[in-house]
Amino acid sequence: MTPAARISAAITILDRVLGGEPAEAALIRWSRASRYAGSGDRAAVRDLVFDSLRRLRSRATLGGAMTGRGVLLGACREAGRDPAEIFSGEGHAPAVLTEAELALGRAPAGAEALDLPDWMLGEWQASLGDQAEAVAEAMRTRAPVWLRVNPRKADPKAAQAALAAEGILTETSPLLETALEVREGSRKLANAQAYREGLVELQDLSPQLACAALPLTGSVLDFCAGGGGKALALAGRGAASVSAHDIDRARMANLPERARRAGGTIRLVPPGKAAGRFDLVVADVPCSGSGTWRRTPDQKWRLTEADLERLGGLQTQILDQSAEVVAAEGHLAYMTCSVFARENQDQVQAFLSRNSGFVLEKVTEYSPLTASDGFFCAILRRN
Ligand SMILES: C[S@@+](CC[C@H](N)C(=O)[O-])C[C@H]1O[C@@H](n2cnc3c(N)ncnc32)[C@H](O)[C@@H]1O
Repeated sequence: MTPAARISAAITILDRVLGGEPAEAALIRWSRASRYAGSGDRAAVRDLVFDSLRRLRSRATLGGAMTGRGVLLGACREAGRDPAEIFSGEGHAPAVLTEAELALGRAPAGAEALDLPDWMLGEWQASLGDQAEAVAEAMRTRAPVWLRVNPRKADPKAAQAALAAEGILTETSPLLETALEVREGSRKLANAQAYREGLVELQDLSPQLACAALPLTGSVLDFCAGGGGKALALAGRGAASVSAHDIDRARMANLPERARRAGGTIRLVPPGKAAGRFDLVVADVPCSGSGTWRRTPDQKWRLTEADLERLGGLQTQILDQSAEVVAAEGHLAYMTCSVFARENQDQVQAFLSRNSGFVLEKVTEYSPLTASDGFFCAILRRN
């Protein structure tokens, strides 16, 4: 595919996303219908789509329309490129821009320039204070890829060497020696032996740091286990016993196999059947995902105020349910991948005011400016 043909494909996919289709689904649909596209083309189209979604609003403003063509025209203008080179109508290039299209567009301002919806700007600023602009700017760029070394399978140096032998170059985080940032070859990861054999897992730096800081004194319950990222990290740290629970059993379907590959075992607890007492309960609750929007930028544009309200109710309910199975002197770790205070500090304060049997031991806010994804972890202790 020529560069202009890749842009045509990105325009088609963006129009589908703007019509309500999730970005991953729209990309897969395009891929299946485009057998002529090689792996380099697919990767390039994916990058164009995700890059456009991270800067959707500012580029649509510059390009004069919230459409695939408008956003890609905005991207040309942002980069100082002559749009006529791309919108040439030749071969599979996008059709020539009309006079009407060329007449539209202006410089973005305020929430447009930060690539945030208007309704969210106040919430964003109140939550992030003097870092609001810098974090919004970070969300407009591509996220790094992080790996967690599984100490049950390899030490960091051995894992790095195994990855390097397959063309994947990594660097160790100065904050955590088992966290590796992929500097080259990330697209080779899915098929790499080191990954398939469980030497490393994909996990962002921020949740890795959060899991590494949790007190491990005995049994662990991951109350909202999902795919098991936190449960696996804690099993990797050598937790005596790890149980995983989720309201949606299907989400944990691959967890036994992932645990086996990682050299450990995780006990699955059926939905709604978490019982007994655990020394550490992790509540990694459903949230806006606002800390991870550079990875899932379409979610930023889908989130509504009503969603935040609904999520708040769920977070409150899960906090209360998971607190019930914390042992005396045990810990409850409340986690989100959100940067919004109402999903983080506000939830913890409200929980403490409802539950006098718990005290707050530690709160850590991980920021894309100092770690990687925006992430929140509060460690509470039962008296
Ligand atoms: C943020 S995700 C968890 C991600 C996971 N911990 C990981 O690291 O891969 C939140 C999970 O909470 C689950 N969930 C939603 N409501 C729940 C509830 N009432 N009780 C337990 N789990 C719930 C969802 O099914 C989802 O898998």
